[in-house]
Amino acid sequence: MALESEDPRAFVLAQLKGKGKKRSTATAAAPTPESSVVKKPTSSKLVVAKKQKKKAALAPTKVEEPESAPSDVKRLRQDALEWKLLSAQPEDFEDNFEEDISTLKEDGSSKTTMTRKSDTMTNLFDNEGGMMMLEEVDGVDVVWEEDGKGGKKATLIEAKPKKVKQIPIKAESSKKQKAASIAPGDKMEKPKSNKRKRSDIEADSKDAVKANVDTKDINEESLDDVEMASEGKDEEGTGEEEDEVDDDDEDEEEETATGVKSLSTFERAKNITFDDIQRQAIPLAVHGVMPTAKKNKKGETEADEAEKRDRDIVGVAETGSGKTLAYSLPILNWLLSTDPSTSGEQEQFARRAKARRVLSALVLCPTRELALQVHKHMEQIVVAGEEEEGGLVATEEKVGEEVNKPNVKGKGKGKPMSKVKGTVKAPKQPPLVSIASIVGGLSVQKQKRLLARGCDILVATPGRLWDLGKEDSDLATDIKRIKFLVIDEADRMIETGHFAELEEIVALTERKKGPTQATNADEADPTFKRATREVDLTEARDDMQTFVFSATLSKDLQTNLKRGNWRGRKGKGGKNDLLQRLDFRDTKPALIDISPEGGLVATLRESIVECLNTDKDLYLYYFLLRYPGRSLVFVGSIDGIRRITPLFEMLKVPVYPLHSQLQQKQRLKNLDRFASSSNGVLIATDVAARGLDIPSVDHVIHFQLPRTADAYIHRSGRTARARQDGFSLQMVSPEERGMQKALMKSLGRTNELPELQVEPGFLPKLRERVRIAREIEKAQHAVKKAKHEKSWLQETAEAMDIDLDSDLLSDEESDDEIARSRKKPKQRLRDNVPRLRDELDALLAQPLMARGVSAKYPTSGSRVVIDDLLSATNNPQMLGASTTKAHEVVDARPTLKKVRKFISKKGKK
Ligand SMILES: Nc1ncnc2c1ncn2[C@@H]1O[C@H](COP(=O)(O)OP(=O)(O)OP(=O)(O)O)[C@@H](O)[C@H]1O
Repeated sequence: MALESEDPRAFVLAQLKGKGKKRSTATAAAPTPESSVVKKPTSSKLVVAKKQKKKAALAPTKVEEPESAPSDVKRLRQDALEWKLLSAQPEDFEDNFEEDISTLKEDGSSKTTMTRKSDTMTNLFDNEGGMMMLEEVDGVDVVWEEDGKGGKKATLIEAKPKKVKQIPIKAESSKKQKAASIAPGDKMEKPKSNKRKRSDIEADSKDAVKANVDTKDINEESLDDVEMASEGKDEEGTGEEEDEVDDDDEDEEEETATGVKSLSTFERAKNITFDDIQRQAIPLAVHGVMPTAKKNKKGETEADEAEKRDRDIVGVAETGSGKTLAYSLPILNWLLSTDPSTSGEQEQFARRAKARRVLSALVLCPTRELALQVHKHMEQIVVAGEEEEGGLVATEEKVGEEVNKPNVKGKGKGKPMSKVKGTVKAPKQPPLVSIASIVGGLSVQKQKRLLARGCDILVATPGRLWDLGKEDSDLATDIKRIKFLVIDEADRMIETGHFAELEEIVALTERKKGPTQATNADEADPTFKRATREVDLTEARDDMQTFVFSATLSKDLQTNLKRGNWRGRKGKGGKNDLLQRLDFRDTKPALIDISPEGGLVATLRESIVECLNTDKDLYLYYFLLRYPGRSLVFVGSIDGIRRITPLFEMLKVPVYPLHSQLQQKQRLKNLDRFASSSNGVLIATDVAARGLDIPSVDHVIHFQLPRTADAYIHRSGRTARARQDGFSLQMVSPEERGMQKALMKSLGRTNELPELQVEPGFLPKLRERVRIAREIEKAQHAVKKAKHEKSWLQETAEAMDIDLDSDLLSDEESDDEIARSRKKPKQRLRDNVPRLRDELDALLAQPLMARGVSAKYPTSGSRVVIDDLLSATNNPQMLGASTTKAHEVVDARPTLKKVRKFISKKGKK
């Protein structure tokens, strides 16, 4: 039986389409021709296909049921009929089925039979213009049998209650994880060497089918439970919520929907096979069971019932391995499957529409961009249905069909109401899950409004959150009652500049030791007193779950983890000891440490270029031209970025700066531009080092080396994500050589990195371009600086109420000899700019050629390039350079060690 639960993508689907904990994940559609070849009867779940768009058009057919029919059977029949109605036009149905639904048998064994003429239901779906939505019918299995005439017979039978069992995960694609059983709370065994060979990884991905089996094996019970209880079809909302990210128009506050909108975009776009961290963390977080827990003879997991609780997790896994999903799915699962106050969908909507949402999860991130990204990522997971295809919700369209009448003046006939100007828009449905982000640098007022409205999940940076929390007792009370606390990039969060606020926020989630008491609030201020009392009297939840995730753990964290220094345990907490500050509800939180040795991802290739500090611009320029792609350049200082950005702009390289002194909106805009330009270059400080998930970053370049090994791991982790190839280049000046060696040592590396091959033929021309660009940049910088100084002088003079000498303010040549001598060089520089620009433009127009290549005679010369040109395997900007990618070049190069071995062998001969 081909359960959909075998397919990880279906798992994600199931999260969002399932109907709560009672449901099974087995939602196989009717068998395809291939699957129907099977001789033995096969069974699957009945899947009801629904298309919201067409729903209104198809008049429901009433079925007369015998009085005696059990109510369940009636429902089955109704469901089956609905299946017919919604998956096909009536004529399609007649064409494809010989019999309609047969008479019920009283004994209830075989209730409903249909015989298909056509082999596959997919035809029906196709006639409808694409797949719509599959909804599993509870309590029904479909048994498919050969009918002897080359057709198929489907029998709907009442499903037996599913026996819940746990099957341990196979160690197939998680070689790191030993098959040995690990009890909940135990530390996962760290792989001896996690530097997996590329062939292993490729084999893994080729074994996608096998891997799917693993997913089934994760833990059926857990996965069933992870199913999301989205009452999908009708519940998806287009409710809106403020989104701070995309805000080109400063005055206009654009509101974007955060609800379930287009689910399949996410899971279809990402061809998901759960990564190790997800395989391990999700079942633990949702059901408290390690996927590797021991099995008994009956195949059931021998987990201690008492230990089965939703676990607190400390998860350490390599960059780009999907930690966000690992903590997001359990949260979303909980939110979508838990609605204690209501039962029916409509009620749930009504409640959500009116009442202020109560915060359930708080995710703390160290940088603003990361927080906004996590927000977006979570939204994508929740997203359900494709509006364009009339998918799951298409609320507006549905509304349009219902009210598709001309308006009073007869205008807009035939158009959906929502699209007709001047008509009343249908009320928007609230989102199924409401996610908000609170980060610094964006409008405080807007964020206050968001908070007043309430949300289910709040993703925030600690600084701004604490600023707001200090004065907003509702927010503080909300934080006290959260069900989930997530600390992303945990080790960064405890570094200077973050910890104070983090500590305050985390303190709110602590359970009280003694009886709850109001503090001695300021008697003179009753409002303050009331608010403080409310916060004080609110008890933190006993069942709160804490998830701490990172790709690296600081030394302090590692030491405390080793010692088991959780809160309440023996051991001294360091100054920034996060583990001691967190009030884990678990006596022993589950530690999943699957970070590779040395911290770097196996699909990352590294290289080094040694050059003078003054030549770094040149080599960077060479690299960017030689290896086109999306490159992220890490620079040690903001001043450095301010110098490099205009320089490369002049060289016509699409560069975008990113650092903390840029306005937040500009930061986001630049990130966006970078992400959407396939040859874009982001010049950034370490503000971009952590967590940022920009699709297909081909290269990470360390223009200046980072100070710590962890920073190197995180920076380099912006490429080679989700098992993609990636390349990291260290630019090392002679002064940095010692630092580089120390860095490699702390990463546990003994081999020298392969040197980046530079084709010398290109360098002279590039050097000249860079020289002129630098001159222009210098001149412009001097002028800018002078302007800045002048305005500073002016402002200071105004503040001090002093009149400045007009010479000091004038741009013109002054008669004053001293002033003139001071201004002249700048003036000269400025005057030179147009000439230099012309010169640079002329150089930029000249082709770049490798040594021995003739642009005039591509078929001759010492290097013939005509074949490369014809087969388009030539670098478009450099004649004579191939289109080989940087990581491929490194792969092909022998390591220094091999070269030495080869030389010594030759020498012996
Ligand atoms: N199972 C999966 N299969 C394929 N892609 C996945 C899977 N899980 C997550 N992804 C994608 O992989 C990318 C990296 O995920 P994510 O940002 O969560 O990594 P991370 O582990 O948090 O990395 P970092 O340590 O750098 O923050 C994302 O684009 C995400 O959508």
